[in-house]
Amino acid sequence: MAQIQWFPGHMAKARNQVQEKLKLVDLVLEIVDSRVPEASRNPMMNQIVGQKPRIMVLNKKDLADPQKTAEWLAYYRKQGYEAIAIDAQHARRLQQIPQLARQMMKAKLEKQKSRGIRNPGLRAMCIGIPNVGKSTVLNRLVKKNIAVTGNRPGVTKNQQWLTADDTFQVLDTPGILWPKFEDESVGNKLALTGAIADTVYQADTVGLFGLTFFQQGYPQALRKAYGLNDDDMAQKPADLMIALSQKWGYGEEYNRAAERVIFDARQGKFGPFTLEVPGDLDGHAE
Ligand SMILES: Nc1nc2c(ncn2[C@@H]2O[C@H](COP(=O)(O)OP(=O)(O)OP(=O)(O)O)[C@@H](O)[C@H]2O)c(=O)[nH]1
Repeated sequence: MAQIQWFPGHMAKARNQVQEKLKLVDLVLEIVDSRVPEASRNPMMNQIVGQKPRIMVLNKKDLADPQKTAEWLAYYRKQGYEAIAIDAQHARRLQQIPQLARQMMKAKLEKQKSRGIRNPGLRAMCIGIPNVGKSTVLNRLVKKNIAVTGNRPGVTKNQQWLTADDTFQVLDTPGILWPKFEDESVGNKLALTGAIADTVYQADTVGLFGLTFFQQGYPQALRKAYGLNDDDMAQKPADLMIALSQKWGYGEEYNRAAERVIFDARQGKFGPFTLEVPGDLDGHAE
């Protein structure tokens, strides 16, 4: 996981790098984590990408609640994006992405054809915050690591392209942008899913956030994972954390119990989960 500390200078540099590369591509694959699709988006994505066609790629769908993933896909489509949910880790080839891109960019491809271009093609780049799976998507998208040097006029020399198929290429390096830090709940969500470095959050806060979330949102999963009874489940989250700490032999080192909850959530001990739904965004439009 990238351990980037995002100071304003780094953000400006990241933005410039992405915008430079955007000039080379026809479309953007915006990679997000299906468990936290909004919290794992860069806050300035719309300004940075502008009008460039975009596919929302909800990655890590194997870790997310399928019903909520379906809600998110519907939400993004309603916003006018193409959207797809994938599990890049376990899928060998992600052919749906080039197929979707071709459907979406049909007019452009036809225009190329009518201009006499024999092999009309599309070029894309992956963009996202650290740890959403950009590199995994890239690697699963392409056949082998065949790097092709950019040979379009005006294209940066030595720009490497990876070939997904005859008509679809991806830039070999993903664009990395910073996550949202605007409110505590976003920070907690990103920390719980592992998108931000362990050094920049308080485990006790994030662990309690997680325990509260699972107690309310996925009570059966929590009950089963930790062998809890009705009385345990009726406790306030902070009291439950204390009880768990004692049960696990950590005594008053509640911190360790909190760390264990975070670890278990990331490992999938509570099953697939999604920390936010489109309804949470009401009144928070970009
Ligand atoms: N379960 C699951 N894990 C995934 C999936 N895609 C990626 N991962 C895992 O998520 C972690 C981050 O993946 P990367 O591809 O390195 O993410 P990245 O966005 O390139 O990360 P940075 O290099 O930090 O910017 C790795 O441990 C991957 O194995 C997925 O679809 N499902």
